[in-house]
Amino acid sequence: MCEKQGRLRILVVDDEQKQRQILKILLNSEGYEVRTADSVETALERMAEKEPDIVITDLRMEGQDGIALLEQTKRKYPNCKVILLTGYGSIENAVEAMKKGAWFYFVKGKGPEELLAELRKLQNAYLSKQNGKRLQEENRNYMLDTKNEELRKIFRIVERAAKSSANILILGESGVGKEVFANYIHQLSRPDRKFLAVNCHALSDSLMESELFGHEKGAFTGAIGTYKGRFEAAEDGTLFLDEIGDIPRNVQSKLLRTLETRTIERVGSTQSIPVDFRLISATNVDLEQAMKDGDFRSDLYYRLCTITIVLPPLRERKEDLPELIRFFLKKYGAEQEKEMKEPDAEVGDALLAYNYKGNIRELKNVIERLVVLSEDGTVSLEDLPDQFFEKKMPVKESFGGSSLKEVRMQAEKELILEVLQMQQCKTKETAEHLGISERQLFNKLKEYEIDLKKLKMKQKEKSKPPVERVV
Ligand SMILES: Nc1ncnc2c1ncn2[C@@H]1O[C@H](COP(=O)(O)OP(=O)(O)OP(=O)(O)O)[C@@H](O)[C@H]1O
Repeated sequence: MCEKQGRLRILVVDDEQKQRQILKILLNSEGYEVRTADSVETALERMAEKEPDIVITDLRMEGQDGIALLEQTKRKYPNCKVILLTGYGSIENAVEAMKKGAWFYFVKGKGPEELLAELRKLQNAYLSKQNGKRLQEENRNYMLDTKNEELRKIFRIVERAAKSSANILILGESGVGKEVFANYIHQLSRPDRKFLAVNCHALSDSLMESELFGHEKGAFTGAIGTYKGRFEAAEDGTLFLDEIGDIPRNVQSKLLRTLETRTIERVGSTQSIPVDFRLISATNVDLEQAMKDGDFRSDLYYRLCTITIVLPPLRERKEDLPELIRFFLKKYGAEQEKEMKEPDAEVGDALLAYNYKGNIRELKNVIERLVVLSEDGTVSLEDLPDQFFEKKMPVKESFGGSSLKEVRMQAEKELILEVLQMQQCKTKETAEHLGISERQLFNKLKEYEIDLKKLKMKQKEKSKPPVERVV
């Protein structure tokens, strides 16, 4: 297979030069990678240089004929398909060749449509085999097996829903794997297309409309060129709208129209552009409450949730913890070239007993930390983060007179500041490290009045090289 383009590699074998050229031009114009040979001997040399996916050979040739090439190809390159070209007079021989393993025969002089249709079938079969492989590989990055009956049911629903283009709404706490799940659905339904994830929370209200629907040049100050929004960019693929609850009302109306008409209008234009996409949305906010509060349109909600799935938090599927722990140990062990051993009973118990408020994201971070700190492939209890050892202390001693809430807030603020500093104020990395979503982090920054800009400036100041002293 021509790897760059995912296109079939074809070898055309014919002792008539004109015939070879016609086929080469025709097949090239269809995008296949084509080489030619004028005899069986040359064909075998070409095949030894680079194995083709398909050999198209004339049946009757000077010297060795197409049947001889068929036999040798089947022996040496069993995956390679052979298509025979035959005249009306030798159809019987071609039928005989089919019995010997030829894929198909094509009668010379007929229009090329039949041959091209057969090649397209082979091309599609190849692509779906590739997609199957890709799906397997994708899934190796995630641990999607589950012993949890609730989640198994969800998988069964999703696998059926993936075959349609129904809108899917994924609910669940932060870190349960909503995006991972959305990607899985995409792989089941439109694997050869794009998967575009948009975090609505990360987009300001003013940017969101043009980000999703695009804009025309001059539509607003700063629109210096035409911009294709995410719906157009998805190009028949899957659009994953994360934190859908954060979409402002005006964009909600536009989104609803798009779902109803399957068209979009770029900002600054009234022209309707047809778009095809699968929509998967997700949120960890209570959309029903948002509807009651008037923050979310109910007609849009009912459009989004043709199929709704609620992913359980990790604490409600603890039966999956041992496999997930093994999975992440192996993953991070491989990344850091460490042969990780199973945790001993003490660490194992601690890992199983813990509550993982940040769900799989938190578990993943904890295991990564254990692997980083491990020196000989064993994971050690003392390397678990502090939250694993939170103990009830005598009230006075622990709180020094402050309320529990105040102490918790103070501790949380300090931790956030520490991690922000460690991650050079990068919010995505900080949130990952803390086992919360970026959105939750922003909420906490607001709550604790942490000024990210000021913090960044301070860090910049600190990292400036010291002024050289001229003595
Ligand atoms: N089944 C899984 N196997 C391996 N890793 C997973 C799995 N599920 C989630 N993760 C990892 O956990 C992290 C959180 O997953 P994801 O972003 O899908 O969660 P989410 O529910 O969309 O979170 P949020 O609501 O905060 O956006 C990611 O780093 C992801 O790779």
